[in-house]
Amino acid sequence: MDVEAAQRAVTDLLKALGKDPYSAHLADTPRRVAEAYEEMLTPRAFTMTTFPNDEGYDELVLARSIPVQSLCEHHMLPFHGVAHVGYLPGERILGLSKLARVVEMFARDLQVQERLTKQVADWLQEHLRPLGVGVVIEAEHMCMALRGVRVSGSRTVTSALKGVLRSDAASRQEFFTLVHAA
Ligand SMILES: Nc1nc2c(ncn2[C@@H]2O[C@H](COP(=O)(O)OP(=O)(O)OP(=O)(O)O)[C@@H](O)[C@H]2O)c(=O)[nH]1
Ligand SMILES: [Zn+2]
Repeated sequence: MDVEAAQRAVTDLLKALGKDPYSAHLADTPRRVAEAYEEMLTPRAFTMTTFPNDEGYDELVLARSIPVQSLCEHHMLPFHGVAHVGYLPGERILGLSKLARVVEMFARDLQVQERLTKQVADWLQEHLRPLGVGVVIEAEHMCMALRGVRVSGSRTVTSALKGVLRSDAASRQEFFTLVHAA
């Protein structure tokens, strides 16, 4: 990422918007905006720690209400909400914090909610090889709230299911029941 080029572009954007980027109040704004985008678009590296499932745990593991912050790729405005990420273990179980880290890894990008949801599910299926994966994301999009249609408070819900959670009706039902449990 070229932060200096982004900074120059923000200066040009401010000018194009009829603002004076050299005024005392806006002098540091191009740098701040460029750094903010760099931060919001840079995922943190992490190690995917797994453990052998020696006890043969064979029920769902679900991390509910993981905060999600991302940027929509159409307007570069935030969308934010929560992700519920679960899996049915196979031979290995995953360090719990890693479910949130996987969400962050894909959220720190220009995104659409559908792709983000699917990327989290696909990544877990590929790297953990569990019997099934379920991901639900509920998010409010600022591009719908602050501009355009100006609908605030509406949350978009997306889901992605893999393996048994997709193919077996009872497992699928159990996943959604756990997601919605109070
Ligand atoms: N499917 C999907 N659409 C999104 C997401 N985030 C934003 N959008 C939509 O992307 C669409 C872009 O549509 P356009 O008609 O090109 O853009 P626009 O004129 O700014 O649209 P309005 O928001 O209706 O004013 C809008 O309907 C947005 O609500 C997302 O995560 N998934
Ligand atoms: Zn948008």
